[in-house]
Amino acid sequence: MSETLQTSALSASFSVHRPGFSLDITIDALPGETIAIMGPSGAGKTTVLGALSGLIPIDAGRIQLGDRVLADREREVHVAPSKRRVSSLGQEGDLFPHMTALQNIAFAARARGVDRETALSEAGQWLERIGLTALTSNRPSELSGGQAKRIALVRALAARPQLLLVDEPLVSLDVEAAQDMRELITAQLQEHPTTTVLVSHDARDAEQLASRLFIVEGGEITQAGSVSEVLDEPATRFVRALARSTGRSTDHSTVETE
Ligand SMILES: Nc1ncnc2c1ncn2[C@@H]1O[C@H](COP(=O)(O)OP(=O)(O)OP(=O)(O)O)[C@@H](O)[C@H]1O
Repeated sequence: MSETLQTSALSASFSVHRPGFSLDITIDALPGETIAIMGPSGAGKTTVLGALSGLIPIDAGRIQLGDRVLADREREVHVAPSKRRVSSLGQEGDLFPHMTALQNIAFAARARGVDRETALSEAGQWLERIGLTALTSNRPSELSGGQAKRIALVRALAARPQLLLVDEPLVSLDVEAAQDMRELITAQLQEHPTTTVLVSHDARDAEQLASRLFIVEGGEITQAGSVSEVLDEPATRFVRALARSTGRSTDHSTVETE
């Protein structure tokens, strides 16, 4: 099922205002690139994903995916979430509880407009590719957390989105299952290049999955660059802590007082 690159560049510069909170950011991704967004709790990461998916309207600015304008406040453009060709992979996986694993994946393929038989056959191939054919008829309640996340990932890709949004995909997985999932995401995105925006609290996700890292603090980008540039030259306290969590020494940039 290898196919030509159908994914698109992302270019987004927008604001969202709420009482007591303002988000004002500019991010971009090349076609097929994975960028990571990290920041402290409440910084605005989920709000960024909501604006890209269309669930949260923007108050100013513009979001463009390839040659399509998804949102432009000045021109009053707001493309509905279902029309954006944006797929989301959330913390819970969000599989439909009443559908089997196969039906869940086929549903996403159907949303592209293919017929039922083609969708079911594609879904079977996806399950084979991730080694979960034995779970074809299982409903989400009959899957482990890790299995459900693997199926949710291929379901998101089966829609062949032009943009994939991934929110904390590894939360609640043990260390080994998290590493398996990172490897699966890497392999699937290599085979099906898809522009991806990843939000995570774990710097290992950015290091292993993304090429660039955007740090959001208090609704603003405080640092951006290649993942290693950002982690090697932390500009804020938050990024210093993040760099330390990856085993980097950040002593040279702080004055130690005892
Ligand atoms: N539906 C909402 N209504 C009002 N305020 C909200 C809503 N959702 C989030 N907020 C506020 O907007 C700000 C940004 O929240 P957001 O969820 O984007 O942060 P986050 O970086 O994703 O945080 P976390 O890492 O804890 O998930 C926070 O101050 C939050 O309290």
